[in-house]
Amino acid sequence: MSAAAARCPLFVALDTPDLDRARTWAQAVAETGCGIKLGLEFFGAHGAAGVRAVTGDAVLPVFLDLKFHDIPNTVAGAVRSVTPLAPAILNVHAAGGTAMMRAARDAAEETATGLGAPRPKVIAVTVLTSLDDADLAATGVPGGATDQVRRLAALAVDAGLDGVVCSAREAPVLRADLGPDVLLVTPGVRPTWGATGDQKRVTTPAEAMAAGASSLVVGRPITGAADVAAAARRVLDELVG
Ligand SMILES: O=c1ccn([C@@H]2O[C@H](COP(=O)(O)O)[C@@H](O)[C@H]2O)c(=O)[nH]1
Repeated sequence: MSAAAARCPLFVALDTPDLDRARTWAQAVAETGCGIKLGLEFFGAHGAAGVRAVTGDAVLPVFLDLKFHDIPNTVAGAVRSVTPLAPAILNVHAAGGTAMMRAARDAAEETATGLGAPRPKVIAVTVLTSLDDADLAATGVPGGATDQVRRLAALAVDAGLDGVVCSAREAPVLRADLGPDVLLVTPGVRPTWGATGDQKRVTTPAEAMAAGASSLVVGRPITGAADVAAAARRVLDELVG
């Protein structure tokens, strides 16, 4: 069975302010059976209507990557506002703290229940994959990325979240800490033919899968290709090293 025929572990990041381009990319991704990730660039330009326009009637798993980071009341309200968009996954920043993460999860649960819909998985960003140990130290966090990711991931799970966003470099230690069921969603994935760009804690697709990632996020290496569906399939073909 091909990777795409099983549950596809890939979310393609559609980072563009252009609605038509996002729709074209989403159609290409839909051909592969994988999911899409819509983030701040797209949502800032088109909001909830844009999410609906891109997904249409397609059964396309959506990771809504808005990285909410505010006080609990505000984050709960934001989660209530986006849960009707039926994302498979939405996220907050773990650095917002336990009460905020609990508020996010409760808001997703209550809103989805009220709609008679499945609850979106709620996960927490630990340490952005664009940061390395030196960047963290400059923000006043000593001890390096792995320690900080472990600390924040444990908080997220204690708060009742479904998982975290991390680099696949931290996946083995998080699997050991938190077990097999926690979702580990990993951006910072680069096939050998993709430019690293601003990502610092990077793995290849095969390394991410072998490390225990649940889902991989890949953007520019796929959306920068002339044939987006072919590039997504190329990444899928590389999941097994
Ligand atoms: O730690 C994080 C959290 C989120 N992202 C997002 O993932 C994609 C990665 O895109 P690439 O083009 O493959 O670099 C992007 O939308 C980020 O906002 C992340 O990279 N790291």
